[in-house]
Amino acid sequence: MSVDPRVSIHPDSSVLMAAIAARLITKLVDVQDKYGEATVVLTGGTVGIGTLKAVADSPAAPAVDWSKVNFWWGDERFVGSADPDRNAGQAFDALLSRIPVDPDRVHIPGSSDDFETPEEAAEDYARRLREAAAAEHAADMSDDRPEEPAALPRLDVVLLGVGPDAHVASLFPEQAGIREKERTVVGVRNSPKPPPLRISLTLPAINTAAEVWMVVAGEDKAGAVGLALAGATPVQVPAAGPRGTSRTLWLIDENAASRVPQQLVRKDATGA
Ligand SMILES: O=C(O)[C@H](O)[C@@H](O)[C@H](O)[C@H](O)COP(=O)(O)O
Repeated sequence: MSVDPRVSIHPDSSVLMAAIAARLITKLVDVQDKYGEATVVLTGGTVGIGTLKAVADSPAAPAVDWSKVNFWWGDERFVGSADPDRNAGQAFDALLSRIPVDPDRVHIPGSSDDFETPEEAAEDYARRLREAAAAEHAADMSDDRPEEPAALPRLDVVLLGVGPDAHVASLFPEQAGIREKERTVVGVRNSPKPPPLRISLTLPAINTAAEVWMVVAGEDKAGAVGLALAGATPVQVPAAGPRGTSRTLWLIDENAASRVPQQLVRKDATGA
């Protein structure tokens, strides 16, 4: 299946976040129809968190069986669990505290309350991903079940914000995280954006997802978005790296779109 990125441009960030929320609700309902459950990987940032708030505010939110959604995070700040910098805390405030989630399906990366180092928290997160994959494998009764379980469960949608420096998750330009080829999760020690200690999924992990949605608003992202879509190399421009196995969608606002190569811009309103 084609994994060429598709770009859908929205007039401003509030329309963008409402549109991503609508897509996400529809996607989760569709995936639940097919598999009985759905798995989403969340992102922090204004667009990521604003989208979650838009999901909670949507009259269509109850169409999703939230008790059968598995939540993971693409990255997390390695600070105390109650620190306002935590992506998970922000996601709870915006959405997870407002819907009937199953706590056993909410997989928050470890904090500095529980681990000495981001590397230990990263290892723990990788172990939990492996366990989820093993449980999924054991429950798979299909004829095409692979012999061995994978390192990651099926990821239906990965949401990723993009920084002005083109970072995604906590994979920053030229740093070790974006160069990682083997591990699914890494500890990050020198994030140029505070806080410096973080945990992040790697590109090989992100790129197992069926769908990757890059969610971006603001003029300060236009350069990063343009370079990523023009085919820059991920080590320099991490946002160029993520690819879903069936779809890569760039859901962006007009301010972030000024340097998008014209041939990639869809002319219809939805980009669906
Ligand atoms: O961990 C972080 O530092 C942020 O979560 C970051 O990765 C964010 O997702 C992007 O910078 C996009 O942020 P905006 O959506 O606010 O532009």
